[in-house]
Amino acid sequence: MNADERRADEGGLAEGEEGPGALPDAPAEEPARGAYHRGPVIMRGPMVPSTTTASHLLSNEGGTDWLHMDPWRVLRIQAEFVDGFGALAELGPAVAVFGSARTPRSDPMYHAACRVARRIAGEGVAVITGGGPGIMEAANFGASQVGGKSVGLGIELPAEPGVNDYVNLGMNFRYFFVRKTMFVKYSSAAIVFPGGFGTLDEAFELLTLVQTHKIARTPVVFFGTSYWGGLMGWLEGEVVESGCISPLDPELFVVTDDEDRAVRIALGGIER
Ligand SMILES: C/C(=C\CNc1ncnc2c1ncn2[C@@H]1O[C@H](COP(=O)(O)O)[C@@H](O)[C@H]1O)CO
Repeated sequence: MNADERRADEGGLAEGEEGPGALPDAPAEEPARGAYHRGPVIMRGPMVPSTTTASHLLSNEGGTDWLHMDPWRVLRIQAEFVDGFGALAELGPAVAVFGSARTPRSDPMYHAACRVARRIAGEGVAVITGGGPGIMEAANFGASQVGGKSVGLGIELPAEPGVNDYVNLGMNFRYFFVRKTMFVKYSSAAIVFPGGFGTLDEAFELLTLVQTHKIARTPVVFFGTSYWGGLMGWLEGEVVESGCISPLDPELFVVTDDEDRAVRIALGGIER
């Protein structure tokens, strides 16, 4: 092995070959300044973008289609949950009162809802309604009369003015399902006065969640035997007989005309 071969064998360079020793010890030019970082990514020279994500955010140009796209909606939904939890987290024990938005002030059910809510609020328990007119207004009125917590979880609807005047803690929701989560999460019981689709939806949401063990057993009182009798008869007859539900668990809900009983059952599970 000659000297050249020995140097190459030892990792050295053969004659004529350029090695590290031939490289400059410092770059010929100043390094490109102003590396741009986007998260963990570093960009330099030609890779530096001419705009930043913040400039997109701050620009008022371009279309507004993104406002109506699902990713944006998801953020809005998230914000609504955050606001709802923030508004209600420290409310304390509460009973939901559901019922028709159309019940006039002259209706005996309006008066019953008012009295029931007054008694619940008088016990230091908040009354939560949908914040609208009819039975909701009656319950908020009753709760506010005794200086109690009168909560209205309103829903943005065309031509609806927002929560009624007797709400002292209110929030207007854009999404029914977010609002329904708040009813379920923050109510220890529900009293359901006569109502239509909205009332049925709220009552059956609660019953479905109890039946599927998604929430603890929650007292549900249907107020008004004559109004609810037909529905209960159908459930116990056609629906049970067809096997779509098991025979009604008598503990799932109570149907009554007795205000004392409704209040007692609603407050029954609340530790005060
Ligand atoms: C239709 C009318 C008013 C609608 N305004 C409402 N405001 C707040 N909450 C409402 C409203 N309408 C329905 N709800 C919710 O559903 C339940 C009542 O619905 P129903 O179909 O009338 O039974 C109620 O508990 C609310 O949570 C007329 O002015």
